Amino acid sequence: MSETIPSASEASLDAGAKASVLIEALPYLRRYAGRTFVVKYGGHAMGDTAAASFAQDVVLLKAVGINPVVVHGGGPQIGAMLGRLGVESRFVDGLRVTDEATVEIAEMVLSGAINKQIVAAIHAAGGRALGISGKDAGLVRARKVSRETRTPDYQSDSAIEQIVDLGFVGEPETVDPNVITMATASGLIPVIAPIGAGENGETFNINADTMAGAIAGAMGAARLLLLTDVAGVLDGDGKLVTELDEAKIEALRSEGVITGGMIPKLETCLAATRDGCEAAVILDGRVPHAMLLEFFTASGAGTLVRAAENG
Ligand SMILES: Nc1ncnc2c1ncn2[C@@H]1O[C@H](COP(=O)(O)OP(=O)(O)O)[C@@H](O)[C@H]1O
Ligand SMILES: CC(=O)N[C@@H](CCC(=O)OP(=O)(O)O)C(=O)O
Repeated sequence: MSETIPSASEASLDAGAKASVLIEALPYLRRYAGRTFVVKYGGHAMGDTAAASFAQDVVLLKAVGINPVVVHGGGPQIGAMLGRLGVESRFVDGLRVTDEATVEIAEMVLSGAINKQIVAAIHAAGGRALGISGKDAGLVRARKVSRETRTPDYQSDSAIEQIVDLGFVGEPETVDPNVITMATASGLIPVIAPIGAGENGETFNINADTMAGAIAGAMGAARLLLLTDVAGVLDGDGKLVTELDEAKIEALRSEGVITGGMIPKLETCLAATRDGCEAAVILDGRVPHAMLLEFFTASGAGTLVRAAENG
């Protein structure tokens, strides 16, 4: 039994290592105290253990004086429910084509199930969360989105452009962050489902990255964090790209290296940094305590995106 008890020198090394981790965190704690971090928690990064570690990180950020604002996704979970109900679904450039039945199910899954699971996980980690959607207190007014697609026309060697009607897919038109600042000032952690109301009260399904970016931009957040299921943006050889700006993103996109859900993710990062968010980071939400490693260590993690003019 005695072998399992660490010797005095091992114990002090362990304590020393812990102390140096905290000391390494000190400049970041000072830099970010009182600032807003918008954290987008993607559906692919949600598992039971991941949810518990995510919630602990969020509660820790709040405890050290940072204001975390959680915006969550739930794409795979919406897909599973649509499958159970026999409703077919398809994506155009990472956006789900959303008819009337789909928007009803999306709201049910996002605002009803996932939002409350995250609130419960934060409570279990010792925090207090307020679960809302973009509809609440006029947080996000949405407008309809449409997309142009280009299909190669092999006969004329050019491309055919088509406007695709995505149905009830929206994008934030206005953001009124009042409800967020009120919640934050009362010690609550806002947890936001990516659903918004149109000007006539219709419900819009909003890509969660886009929603998080609009909120981060409107609030002038110190960071927008997009937690997903890859290490960050990967180049053509599958290697992690640690920093990106608009020109580099355009180059990777035209090479066909950035596809699917990564397209709205990077568009969001750029839009948020143009609107006033200092920087955005795409990182692997499956790694335990990914957020803490990103914020409180010198090495960081994932891909950092800044608008070119910010350097
Ligand atoms: N260049 C790229 N680097 C990394 N991931 C990419 C890239 N291009 C496309 N992707 C895809 O984007 C996915 C992340 O977007 P998405 O599935 O929408 O995640 P989430 O549900 O977390 O928002 C990755 O799992 C990957 O399949
Ligand atoms: C318009 C649109 O595509 N909305 C998304 C909303 C959820 C989401 O974005 O979830 P993830 O972040 O987990 O992908 C959807 O219906 O899947």
